[in-house]
Amino acid sequence: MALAISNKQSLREQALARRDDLSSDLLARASQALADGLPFHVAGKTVSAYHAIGSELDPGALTQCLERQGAVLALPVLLDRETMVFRRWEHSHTLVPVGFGTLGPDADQAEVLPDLVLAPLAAFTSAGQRIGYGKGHYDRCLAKMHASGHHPALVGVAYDQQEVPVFEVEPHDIPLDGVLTPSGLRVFDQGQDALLPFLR
Ligand SMILES: Nc1nc2c(c(=O)[nH]1)N(C=O)[C@@H](CNc1ccc(C(=O)N[C@@H](CCC(=O)O)C(=O)O)cc1)CN2
Ligand SMILES: Nc1ncnc2c1ncn2[C@@H]1O[C@H](COP(=O)(O)OP(=O)(O)OP(=O)(O)O)[C@@H](O)[C@H]1O
Repeated sequence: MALAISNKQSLREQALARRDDLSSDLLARASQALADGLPFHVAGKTVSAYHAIGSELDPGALTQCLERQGAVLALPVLLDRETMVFRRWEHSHTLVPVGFGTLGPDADQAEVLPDLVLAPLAAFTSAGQRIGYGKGHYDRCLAKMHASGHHPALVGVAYDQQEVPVFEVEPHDIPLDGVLTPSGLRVFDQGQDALLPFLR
């Protein structure tokens, strides 16, 4: 087990280093490519995204398109060091600091349960494993939703350069249904049913 965890940590570090090395020109083109490829059909659905930090792939152009399609958008906020929830958000809203260096909607905005979660990540694998920043925010939040009977579709958003080799799964790791990169949407075996309602 110790071996698996240190392996995960080194995969995280390697993928984040590769991400930080991408040029700002590539970052901007990748962000636009997500919107141009738009694989989702989300009218009337609640879709959570994220406000990009550092070298993360910026989903802003994509979420603009989703909002125009009629999606209800949401962003994550941290209520404490472990508890993440999603609040309603529109592009016209201003954002405030919501923990861990991220920006999100203020407490006046309603808490919502997304139907589709577009998740940032440090690394992903061809089996749909996701490595985040190592705080367990997404894993814990999704586990809580699952326990309450809500099962949103989970799609990672990443550069192709963030793919790493398959690693040993930990019991709390929640697999991705798909990953959206500038090359398009990859649907994993376990995600075919969950993603069907969102595919064009
Ligand atoms: N944009 C974004 N929003 C998000 C997340 C995320 O990964 N990205 N989260 C995911 O759970 C939650 C916030 N949790 C976080 C946990 C750790 C770090 C973190 O370690 N940040 C790095 C700096 C990253 C950078 O600037 O490249 C750090 O503090 O060293 C960030 C967010 C919810 N909102
Ligand atoms: N459902 C959960 N309940 C309690 N603790 C959890 C849960 N999920 C993850 N954790 C804890 O959070 C910490 C970080 O987990 P992990 O390394 O899997 O995060 P991660 O893959 O980087 O994902 P995330 O983006 O969710 O932070 C670990 O100590 C793990 O035990």
